[in-house]
Amino acid sequence: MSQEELWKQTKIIGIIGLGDMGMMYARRFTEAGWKVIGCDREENYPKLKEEIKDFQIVQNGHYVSRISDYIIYSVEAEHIDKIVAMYGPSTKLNAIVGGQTSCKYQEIRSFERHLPPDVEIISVHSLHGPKVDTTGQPLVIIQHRSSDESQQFVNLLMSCLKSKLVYLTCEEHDKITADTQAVTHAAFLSMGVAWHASNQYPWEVPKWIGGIENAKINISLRIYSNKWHVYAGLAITNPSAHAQILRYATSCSDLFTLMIQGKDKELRERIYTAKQKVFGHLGEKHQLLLDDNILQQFSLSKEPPEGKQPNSHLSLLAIVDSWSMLNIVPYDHMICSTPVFRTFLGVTEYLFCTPNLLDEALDCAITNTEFRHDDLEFIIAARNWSQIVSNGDFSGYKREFEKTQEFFKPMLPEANRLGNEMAKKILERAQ
Ligand SMILES: NC(=O)C1=CN([C@@H]2O[C@H](COP(=O)(O)OP(=O)(O)OC[C@H]3O[C@@H](n4cnc5c(N)ncnc54)[C@H](OP(=O)(O)O)[C@@H]3O)[C@@H](O)[C@H]2O)C=CC1
Ligand SMILES: O=C(O)C(=O)Cc1ccc(O)cc1
Repeated sequence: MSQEELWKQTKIIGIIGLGDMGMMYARRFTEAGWKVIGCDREENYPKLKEEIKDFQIVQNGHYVSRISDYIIYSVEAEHIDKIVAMYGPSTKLNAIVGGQTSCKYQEIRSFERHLPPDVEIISVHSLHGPKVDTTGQPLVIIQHRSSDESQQFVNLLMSCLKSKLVYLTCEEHDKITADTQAVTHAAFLSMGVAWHASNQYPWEVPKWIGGIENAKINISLRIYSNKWHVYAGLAITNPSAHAQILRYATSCSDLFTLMIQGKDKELRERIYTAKQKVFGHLGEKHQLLLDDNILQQFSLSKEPPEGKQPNSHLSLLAIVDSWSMLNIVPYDHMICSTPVFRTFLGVTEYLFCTPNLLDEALDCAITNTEFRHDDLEFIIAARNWSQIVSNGDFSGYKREFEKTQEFFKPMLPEANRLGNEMAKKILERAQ
């Protein structure tokens, strides 16, 4: 019997938290022939027991912990400490424990604090949502406290997802994902709030028609179609994210100030310096992640595009400015890229590296006042998200997120569908 078959017969995989991600893992492991046992909150037990027939459901995390050889906590980041404190002491002797929360600082601290010393720690993080095809997507593995044999076991278990395994420390993971996730979400969340604040559905307004606008709209709505706690948790619990989101908000207001002061020369110098730092290393043969064809295909607008209008693209100028200020080269972060991040980098690269586009945006930023109101709302939103995150304000995050989510509700399913198709195309390019 092979090692794999032996492990499949003798090891039990436990999942605590059968929400979107936990359920996806439980199903995939079961389909691959592993024995899985799972639970959600105790009040959900009768319903889950009734619904789930392909793997075992138990009342709570104590029952999962005491018989499982590898336990994955797939719960809200905000509550991880409380939940590990509750079930951690019940962990089977010499078992391995990991988590799926999007920031590892808090999660690993909770494991260290509440797990018995014999228990090993190997954590995971799938860098995509629950409805995305796992094939080829990055899956971070953090071997924090374990033997190499346990690591081999986790590798084998995870191999059924066909993701791209990336091995990082907890600190490396959080530093990179602060950029690829937290700042990226702050930008798209701010776009949504700005459209809401000026009461416009962007796909209905001629000035938002055009390729780059399609990508911005689809991604922003895709984020608003998810659960608020996913984004709140990964930004608020990650200390690196606070400084990076603040830098982004500051870049937005610095650049806008140069625009309204008419400081053309300073604005161009600052942006071209940032361009050199972020994109300067790309050779002639570099193929852009996005092109006109991809960008035009994915529109929520029912009207055919009638030529694009120039836009200051403040949200994209500001991300390159903040990457430059923080000495971040985003291509180095591709190892931890999510579909949303790849799209953000894709549209930014398109703006900065397509001949003439950047100059058109800068001309518009200085001379055209049509976008000033939108840009102002965008800056207010970016600052507000930064403040909410720095204050660790989960309830403020929920309130702001759900207000804008409600505004976009009718269009979320269609935007999600288009966003998924677009993400698939971009992943093919990135690979
Ligand atoms: N969704 C995504 O795109 C991704 C999410 N993640 C991370 O994975 C984790 C799970 O996310 P996701 O599945 O989307 O979120 P969900 O809200 O869908 O799932 C979390 C589940 O945990 C349950 N839960 C809460 N407390 C307990 C408890 N004491 N015992 C057992 N179960 C409990 C929740 O129940 P209830 O709802 O009743 O509170 C819920 O069903 C989060 O930390 C998230 O940040 C990582 C990658 C991608
Ligand atoms: O692609 C994104 O950024 C998403 O929105 C999905 C997501 C959310 C949380 C994660 O920890 C990983 C992926």
